[in-house]
Amino acid sequence: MQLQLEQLGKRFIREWIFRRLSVDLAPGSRVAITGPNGSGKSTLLQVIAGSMPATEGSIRYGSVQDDAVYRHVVIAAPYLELIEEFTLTELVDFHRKFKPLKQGLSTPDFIERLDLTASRDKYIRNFSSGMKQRLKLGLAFWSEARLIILDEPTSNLDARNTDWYLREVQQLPGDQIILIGSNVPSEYAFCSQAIDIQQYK
Ligand SMILES: Nc1ncnc2c1ncn2[C@@H]1O[C@H](COP(=O)(O)OP(=O)(O)OP(=O)(O)O)[C@@H](O)[C@H]1O
Repeated sequence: MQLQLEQLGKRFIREWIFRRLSVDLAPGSRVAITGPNGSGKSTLLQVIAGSMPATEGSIRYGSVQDDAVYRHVVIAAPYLELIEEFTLTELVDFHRKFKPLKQGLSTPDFIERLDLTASRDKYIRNFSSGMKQRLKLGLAFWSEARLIILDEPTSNLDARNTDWYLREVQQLPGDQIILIGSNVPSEYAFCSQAIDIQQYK
């Protein structure tokens, strides 16, 4: 999928968070979205994910129609809540109704890959913050999607899980676009492109 942002802008009340952002990303692009705290990285990622409207400009997702974007885009971010009332198995089953997993992975196989089999019947509300983050990243890595958006991917992860993230993210198929919102250089060191949000004020 080709991702084209054209003259994209987002304003909250009277404050422009970014403006005149135009970029054309080919399939396989690995792009870091950088900038200090409060500069607008998460806002841009949510606009691209379709969960927040742009104020001006347009986004094209290749040949994907606007009403089908949600099936081709997956986002993992600390501020997006998992459904706490579900067990892990129920949550993965629910997720698969909207976004199939890669290679037809079954729910138990997905949970096994995440090394969470012992917690398959545990309620999400009882997961630790690191377990929740690992689950969000797993859903992003192993869902059928053409665009993967990861905001602050290693938040709440310990050293072992950070290594796991770095291994998995670099093994993602070459035709997926990956966008990483971060101000931790090690999270996006493998990216070949960067968008510095401060250039678009
Ligand atoms: N719903 C909203 N209404 C008003 N202002 C908002 C809203 N959401 C975000 N903002 C403002 O937009 C600006 C950018 O916030 P954003 O969360 O996108 O920054 P960020 O670069 O991701 O920051 P951080 O690195 O701290 O996560 C901030 O000034 C924030 O207060």
